Amino acid sequence: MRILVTGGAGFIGSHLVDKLMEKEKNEVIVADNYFTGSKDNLKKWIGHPRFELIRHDISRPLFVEVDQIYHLACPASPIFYKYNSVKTIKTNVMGTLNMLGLAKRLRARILFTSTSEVYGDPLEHPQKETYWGNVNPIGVRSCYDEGKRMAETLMFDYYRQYGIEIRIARIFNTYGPRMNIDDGRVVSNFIAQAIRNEPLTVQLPGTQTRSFCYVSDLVDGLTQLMEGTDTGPINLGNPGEFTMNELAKAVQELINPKVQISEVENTPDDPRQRKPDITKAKEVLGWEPKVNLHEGIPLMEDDFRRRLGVPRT
Ligand SMILES: NC(=O)c1ccc[n+]([C@@H]2O[C@H](COP(=O)([O-])OP(=O)(O)OC[C@H]3O[C@@H](n4cnc5c(N)ncnc54)[C@H](O)[C@@H]3O)[C@@H](O)[C@H]2O)c1
Ligand SMILES: O=c1ccn([C@@H]2O[C@H](COP(=O)(O)OP(=O)(O)O[C@H]3OC[C@@H](O)[C@H](O)[C@H]3O)[C@@H](O)[C@H]2O)c(=O)[nH]1
Repeated sequence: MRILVTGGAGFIGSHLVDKLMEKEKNEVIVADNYFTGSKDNLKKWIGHPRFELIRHDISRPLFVEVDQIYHLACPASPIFYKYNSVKTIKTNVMGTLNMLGLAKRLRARILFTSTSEVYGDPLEHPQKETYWGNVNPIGVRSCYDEGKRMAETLMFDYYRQYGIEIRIARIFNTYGPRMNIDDGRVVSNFIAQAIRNEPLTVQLPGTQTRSFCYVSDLVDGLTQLMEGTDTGPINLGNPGEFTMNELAKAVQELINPKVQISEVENTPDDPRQRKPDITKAKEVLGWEPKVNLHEGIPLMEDDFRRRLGVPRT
């Protein structure tokens, strides 16, 4: 099986590559433009005979011969996806069209990593796959959430019109080793701040919630979805729901009891609540997460301490 992973130099992509490379019969090709990813995340595979790394921007066509495509390429942190919003749209729309074109030519199965952000600021809680969402189409997050919604539409149109084998995962907030230290997402921010003994920046009101999934659980869900028979969309996430105040307290308790917590301004359109209903993933894939937040944070702390050069005292 030859497998293409777009965005494979990023956080989730590199963990997925590790899992795919474990199988002796797999060959893996990564296409990435290194916008938020890094070769460092893949250094153990560079030079391996079953592995190939291509610098490529997926908003342009790609010609390779593969059996399966995991299509992850897209900046995921709000800071980075807003930084060049037009580019984010091109990555989601033109990039997904290019990958679907490739899948069509090769009759390859393609899995797209969509997001819980397609539910916007949800009025239904927890969110089921049948919920159509509450999204601002002209807001500063739209390049990402509307971009992902359009990409889902493209996936289903290629499925209906050309019979392409599609899989769609709606991923909820995922965390773990290899997140960029200055990625801007909340778990990586709080862990880096706690290690550096800088105040944890809780964005107001602090009562907004998220549900955090450890990366190894998520990657298991992605491969199970790819190998299963259901097109999705399927929610992949951990239903354990926390306010940002609770998350800050957990990081304080687990990493640095002396660290301060400060309240800072939020950004527009921040969803107020988010929690996956994973009934479908349980029924269809037999998947559910195993690692809870209190187990996952210390695993991520080890990696951050190593990269920041601050050992435990
Ligand atoms: N981590 C999460 O919580 C989360 C939640 C929902 C969905 N997702 C989705 O999962 C995927 C991976 O997320 P992540 O957290 O690993 O993010 P990440 O930013 O670490 O990885 C994204 C990768 O895509 C690459 N990339 C971006 N634009 C590209 C382009 N035009 N051409 C080629 N490569 C490009 C980046 O360089 C990076 O390596 C994304 O599609 C994201 O939207 C992630
Ligand atoms: O330092 C911070 C950063 C963020 N936050 C808050 O933490 C919450 C989560 O913010 P993040 O930036 O980590 O992520 P978001 O949930 O907003 O978006 C994420 O959703 C799912 C994926 O598609 C993406 O990984 C990302 O877009 C927000 O309410 C935000 O206001 C803080 O309180 N402090």
